[in-house]
Amino acid sequence: MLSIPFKKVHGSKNDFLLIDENEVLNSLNHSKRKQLAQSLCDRTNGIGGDGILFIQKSDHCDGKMEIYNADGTVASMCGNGLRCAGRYIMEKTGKNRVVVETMKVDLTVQQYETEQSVPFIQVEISPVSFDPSSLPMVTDKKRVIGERLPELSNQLSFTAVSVPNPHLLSIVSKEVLFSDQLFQLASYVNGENPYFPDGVNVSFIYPIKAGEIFVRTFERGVGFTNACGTAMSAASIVAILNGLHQYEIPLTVYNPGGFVKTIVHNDNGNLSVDLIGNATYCFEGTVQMDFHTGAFHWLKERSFEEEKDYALLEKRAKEIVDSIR
Ligand SMILES: N[C@@H](CCC[C@H](N)C(=O)O)C(=O)O
Repeated sequence: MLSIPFKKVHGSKNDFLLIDENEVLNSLNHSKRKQLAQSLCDRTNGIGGDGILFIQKSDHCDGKMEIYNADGTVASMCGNGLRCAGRYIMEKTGKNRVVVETMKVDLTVQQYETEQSVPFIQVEISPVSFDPSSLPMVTDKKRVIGERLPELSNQLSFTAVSVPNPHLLSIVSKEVLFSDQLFQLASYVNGENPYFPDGVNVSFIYPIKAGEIFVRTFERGVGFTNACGTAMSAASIVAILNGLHQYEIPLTVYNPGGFVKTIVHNDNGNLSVDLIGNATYCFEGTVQMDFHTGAFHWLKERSFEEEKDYALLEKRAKEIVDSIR
């Protein structure tokens, strides 16, 4: 049995287990991390979560984050997760700004001063690429920006972008937003299909009014989530490309779990996004895991008092969402 301390955390209710591998006696490898993700993220028999954020030492940054989806697949980035991992690394190092190594890029995370009653964290989302091979997406088009893809839908136009994890997004009407089209489409492109060999995160964007959009996401390796930070970053870019918003101006992005603020920068064609939102600690505990038999049990040891404050913020977001239903 291996004893593994963990924290349950969330960003916009996109919830994760955070495991600091420096606190685990025996080292973990890919197959153990995968087993942990599949067992512990199970909402019926495990602790429940959209994924696990593994915190590791970095040889050139303040810390390293590796994200495993609930199904045990590894993703190159996680925006909501990076806010939680970054908060943890800032607290551990005593800094209010850190650089975190992720699979493809080192990203800056910093505290964000806000009047909100919960800790807000700002993370950098980059690099942004429209090159289909960066997702990867199999197509003969050079870029897919607001393109009709009849092989996927007769009605919708799509943008495909990596940030650097892969996203397929469409601006939709209220009727389409809450229809079952997102599920149908996302299930198809995340199953055996000729277009997205590694699957893709799929989001529908609904423009609420100037400066505000709503995003609903079906995540690769997870399914419907309350929010996806990289999807909301990608959606902010799509909003700008469609004339709904502008570079350098904060945008409020609502999601089923809350909201974030984004600011899209355009440095001579190189896009990046500041993603700003909560990083909430729910509770912490310990898992006893037997990797040979797969048996595990876990214990909640301490609840943080942060959920109460977050509930107020979530209520405000829910009212907005209800008003567009
Ligand atoms: N929830 C995340 C994204 C997690 C990874 C994603 N499912 C993928 O496979 O790319 C976020 O907040 O960005």
